[in-house]
Amino acid sequence: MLQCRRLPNAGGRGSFSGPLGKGSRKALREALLSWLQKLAGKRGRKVASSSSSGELTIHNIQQLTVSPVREPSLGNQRRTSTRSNSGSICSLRGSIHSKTSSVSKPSTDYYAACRNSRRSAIDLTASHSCRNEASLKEMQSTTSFLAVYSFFTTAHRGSHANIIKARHRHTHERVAVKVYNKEQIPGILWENITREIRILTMAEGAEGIVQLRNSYEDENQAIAVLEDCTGGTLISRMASKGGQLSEQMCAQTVVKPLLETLAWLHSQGIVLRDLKPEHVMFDGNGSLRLVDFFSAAIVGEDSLISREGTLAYMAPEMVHKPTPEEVFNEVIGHGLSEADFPAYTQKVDIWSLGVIIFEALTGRQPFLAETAEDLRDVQDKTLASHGGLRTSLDSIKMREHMSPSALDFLTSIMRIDPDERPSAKELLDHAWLVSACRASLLSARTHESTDSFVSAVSPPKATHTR
Ligand SMILES: Nc1ncnc2c1ncn2[C@@H]1O[C@H](COP(=O)(O)OP(=O)(O)OP(=O)(O)O)[C@@H](O)[C@H]1O
Repeated sequence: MLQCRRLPNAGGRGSFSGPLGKGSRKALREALLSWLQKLAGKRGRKVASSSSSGELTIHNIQQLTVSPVREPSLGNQRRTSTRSNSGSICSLRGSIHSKTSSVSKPSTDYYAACRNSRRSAIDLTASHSCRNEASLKEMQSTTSFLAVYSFFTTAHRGSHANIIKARHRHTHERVAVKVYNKEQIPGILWENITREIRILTMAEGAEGIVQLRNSYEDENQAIAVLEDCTGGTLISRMASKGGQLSEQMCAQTVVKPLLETLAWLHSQGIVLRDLKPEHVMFDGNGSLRLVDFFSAAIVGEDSLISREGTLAYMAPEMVHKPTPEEVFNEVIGHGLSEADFPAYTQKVDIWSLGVIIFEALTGRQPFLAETAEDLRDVQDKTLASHGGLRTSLDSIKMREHMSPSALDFLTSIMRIDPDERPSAKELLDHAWLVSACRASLLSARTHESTDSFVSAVSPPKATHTR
């Protein structure tokens, strides 16, 4: 039984200490420790510690109640454990408040920590790939990373990670290194790093997905060494073509490979949840590469109930979803389960794809709003108005430039009801895509790549290797 008792504490702060009880409570203790430490967030404050005798001490927490709940009898045994998605045998009740706002967010990390005893990115990488297992044996820490790569140049400072260009000391291969500084990432998002590395490992050899060369991890950083996508992002490609792409080029170099990649990801149960032009990149040959799986989810393992992604590309059914913190609060506040929340599906990626195609063809984003509430209004008004997307195209004077077939393709995607949106696989057979790709290939043969976007002249890629 997990017991907590309040200790007197200077400064009026709450502090709890107590034995974890007999037997094997190690996993629970470690999970709680890990979770609580991550709640301390950026400032490195220690919130919990564990002695060798198994005593757990929680510092700086004003109010914490951990109460055991009896599980239906398991023969003659009764045991306490943690709540997991698959069933509750112990519940965490009450609220956890901290003096500082940075640790005030309860976190779905709790679920993950208790469910998995969190596997590190390295563990996951090693278990999914012999290639990486071999590499990781010789270079597991960030120190060994520095021994292998050099010539670092910052390429992008993102919200979760920095992208650094580097060069392998021996092979001289140029790589893009994604460096997560864990101290700058709220604990609630640490699971995302592990998941991203895992998806990239699963996608080894898959067309259309940036290739993971290796990964490293220590307590402060996680590092993913990636293939360098020297062809830039879709944004830069559009800019180099005057802000928008021709239908043929868009179909052949963006839509077709993107749909093939999405079809494969979806067949693997992976939902991107943050598909946008900044995450659509190209390699040196002009072949499309998706980057950034930080917000991705795996169907069956992750719940598809919270809001993720970027507003302008967010599907209508995603817009009003609660944040992960709100989900957690609802669950503990109302005795709910995550299964009580309506889930969205992989169709959220199809919507984002539609927005990307609209933008690539017109140079404009169709649904712009400052807040989630406004966005939903904009989506409704745009699509409910007579002619739907046609009206939007009229308003930006683009309608005469778009073929009826392309408009039909887009209209089939931009549906408020996700069930009405076709799957990626179905969209691959759409007449617009088929004929635009054919025309693109024909014109490439006759004009020797006048519309040079390298892969526009390449034969269609083979489908995914797995
Ligand atoms: N493999 C790569 N090769 C070259 N550039 C890359 C690569 N991966 C990412 N980048 C560049 O870094 C940018 C951000 O990458 P990514 O989205 O993975 O990081 P992030 O920390 O999530 O950033 P953000 O918060 O801006 O989305 C990309 O838009 C691209 O410009």
